[in-house]
Amino acid sequence: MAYQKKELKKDIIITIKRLGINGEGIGYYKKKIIFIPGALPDEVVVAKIIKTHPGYIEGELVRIKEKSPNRVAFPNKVDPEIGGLELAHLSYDKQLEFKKDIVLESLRKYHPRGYQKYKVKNTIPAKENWHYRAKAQYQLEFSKGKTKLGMYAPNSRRLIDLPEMPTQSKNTQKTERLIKKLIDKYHMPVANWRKHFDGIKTVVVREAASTGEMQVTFITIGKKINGLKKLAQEVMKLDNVVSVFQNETDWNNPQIWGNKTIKLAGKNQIVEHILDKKFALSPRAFFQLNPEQTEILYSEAIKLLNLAPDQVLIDAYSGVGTIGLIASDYVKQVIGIESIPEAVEDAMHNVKLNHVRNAEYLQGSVEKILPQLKNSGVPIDALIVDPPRTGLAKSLIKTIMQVKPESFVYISCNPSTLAQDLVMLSEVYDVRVIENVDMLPQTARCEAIAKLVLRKDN
Ligand SMILES: C[S@@+](CC[C@H](N)C(=O)[O-])C[C@H]1O[C@@H](n2cnc3c(N)ncnc32)[C@H](O)[C@@H]1O
Repeated sequence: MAYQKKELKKDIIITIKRLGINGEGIGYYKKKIIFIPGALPDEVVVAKIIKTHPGYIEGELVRIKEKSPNRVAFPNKVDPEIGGLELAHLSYDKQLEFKKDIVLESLRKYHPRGYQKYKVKNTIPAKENWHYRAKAQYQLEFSKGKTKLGMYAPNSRRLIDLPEMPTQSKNTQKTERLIKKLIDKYHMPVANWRKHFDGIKTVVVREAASTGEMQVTFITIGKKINGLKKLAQEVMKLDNVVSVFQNETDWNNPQIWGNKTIKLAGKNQIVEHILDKKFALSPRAFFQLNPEQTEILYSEAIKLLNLAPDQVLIDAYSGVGTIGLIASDYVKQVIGIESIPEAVEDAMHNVKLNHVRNAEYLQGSVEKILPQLKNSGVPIDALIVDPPRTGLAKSLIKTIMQVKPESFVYISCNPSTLAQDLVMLSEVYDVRVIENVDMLPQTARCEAIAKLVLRKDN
């Protein structure tokens, strides 16, 4: 049923039943599901209809009539519309429950074989709930005589300037603000998508928490940006900045990062320590945002793999080689597979940095390389997959089901794709346990580790 225009404007009263996958409150209006960001279960709220879709309604919270006892104060000095704080108004113990429930909900939705028997554990809490993010990736805008450096409001082109960001590490946040001042001081060209001006589009600051080293990357539209080298020299004078890069992109690229990265000043990489290993990181290489929780995530995953000294371990989606290098102490050989060439270079550098003798890293897609390894007779005894949010390709799942590695662990940052992938995998594997680690407090993001064991009938 199409809603009348006046119905879009009028206030409606909704009782919130539960939280959705993105942390929004969910209720019902005239039997149709309505999503209301900022509302909590058991609250009665006044909301407005923003947009109607065939299967659901988007609502906006106007006022809370009956408040949940689990509601906590949203951090002040921050625009409530900012992304990355979707659960900041919910008490931390309830955030942890939510993250477990999201996994259970995804399992119920896609119902892989035997899912009722999976042991889904309570979410392991983060030691620090605030100021944990080791990388800030802020967008830059210059309009009406003012520079803004921050994040876009979700699904919008409204850039929110971020003088404060309570989940961001204090050093990365401070460095972003100092860089903003330098951009103003040197009248740097700022990219403008409305007028298609070339210039700086994004400022990325990444910190290695253990060494304090910081790497700054200016993502630019266009190659020649007047004054960028001079700016890089000034940025190098900021506390702890040891490496400055430019990454080049163009207006046609929908991704934040472009393919070309050029060093402007300082070191090629910064070095982070996780457990007893060191990891050199170049700008484009993936690295977990919360270094303290990363130690827990990797320790738990390696424990669940239950490795043996005669095994060959495949570290699929290996990034800079983190999990495989930490696990290399427990197996005969590690083979990592990763698509981004710079990350593979970092991984090979990290092999040497850690004096590891039994690990190698291959560049390419897991979908292509795993079957090649299988066909060339490499014994795939143990497998860890840590894919992006999209999960595993069907062709890869088929290969895994043919190879049947004895030890198999799946790390997932998206419970929905995890549950979908388990539908196929559960034809061959039972899921013994799913552990959740809270990597990103105050957000709705979950990180789950599933341990799979070969079914007896295989
Ligand atoms: C979630 S990250 C995990 C990285 C690493 N395991 C870690 O913990 O730091 C996923 C990684 O997979 C890589 N990747 C994405 N799709 C891929 C594919 N089809 N084949 C190989 N690597 C891929 C990304 O570049 C990224 O480094």
